[in-house]
Amino acid sequence: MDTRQHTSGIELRIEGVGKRYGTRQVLQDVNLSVGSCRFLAVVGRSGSGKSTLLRLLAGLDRPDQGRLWLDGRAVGDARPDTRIMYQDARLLPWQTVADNVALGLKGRRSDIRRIAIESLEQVGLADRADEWPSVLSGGQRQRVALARALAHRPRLLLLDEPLGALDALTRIEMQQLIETLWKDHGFTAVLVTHDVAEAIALADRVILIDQKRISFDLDIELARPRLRGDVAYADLEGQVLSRLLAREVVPDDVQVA
Ligand SMILES: Nc1ncnc2c1ncn2[C@@H]1O[C@H](COP(=O)(O)OP(=O)(O)OP(=O)(O)O)[C@@H](O)[C@H]1O
Repeated sequence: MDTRQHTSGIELRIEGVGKRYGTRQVLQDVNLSVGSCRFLAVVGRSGSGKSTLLRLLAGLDRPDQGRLWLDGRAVGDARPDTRIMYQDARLLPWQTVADNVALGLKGRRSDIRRIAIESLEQVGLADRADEWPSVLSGGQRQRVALARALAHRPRLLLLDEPLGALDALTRIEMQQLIETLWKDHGFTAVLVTHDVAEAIALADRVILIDQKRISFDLDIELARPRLRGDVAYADLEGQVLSRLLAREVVPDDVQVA
């Protein structure tokens, strides 16, 4: 199996989705369609429900209202072609880097090892395959987490603030790596981020979640690779930021109406 082979991304559809935790309504009447191989970024204030939306897409949580479909199939249990990546790499410290990447893969040992090494090559860490996660830097651990996702040839990659803990330079390098892998592999990507510049750098569409709903939806039609100093880039960043900052935070923002 060639891990670099171009797969086709999953198509997402969300209709009338609502989610509450206890008496707290977090999402309400969320509607969204995302085409195959698109890159969607989700921004919003802290606590606005971005991770909740990602968990619903991953099948890790159920909506209280509405439905979600992946390629026309209702989201059920977690699917092998959907991978999720978090702010912390969540590597098993007692397994080597290669064994962490190979986790959950089935088949002959030699094939699994080959897939793990190929995936590590794609993130530039094949030479660290037999080391322990503890000797890697934070950025390198996130690369291993990416390799672990790639090893499963995902058709949908859900990224929950995966670069949030990295320094500014490593963060930009990781953004470039994610963009390259997205182009090479052809998966659909959904990125939750606090960083509007990051959303504009990577996504071809940015949505803003506010007051339980999608309050702003912007197509990003900039050529790639994108130049951060560019006037068009700054203009799009300004549009999203002004929407994000437009409203005062109300303490009981997310209580049930
Ligand atoms: N398992 C849970 N039980 C109870 N409340 C929850 C649970 N998960 C999330 N919430 C609440 O739902 C709201 C939205 O949380 P969520 O993590 O989706 O927000 P977010 O936009 O991703 O926030 P942040 O940007 O700070 O990570 C918050 O008020 C949070 O406290």
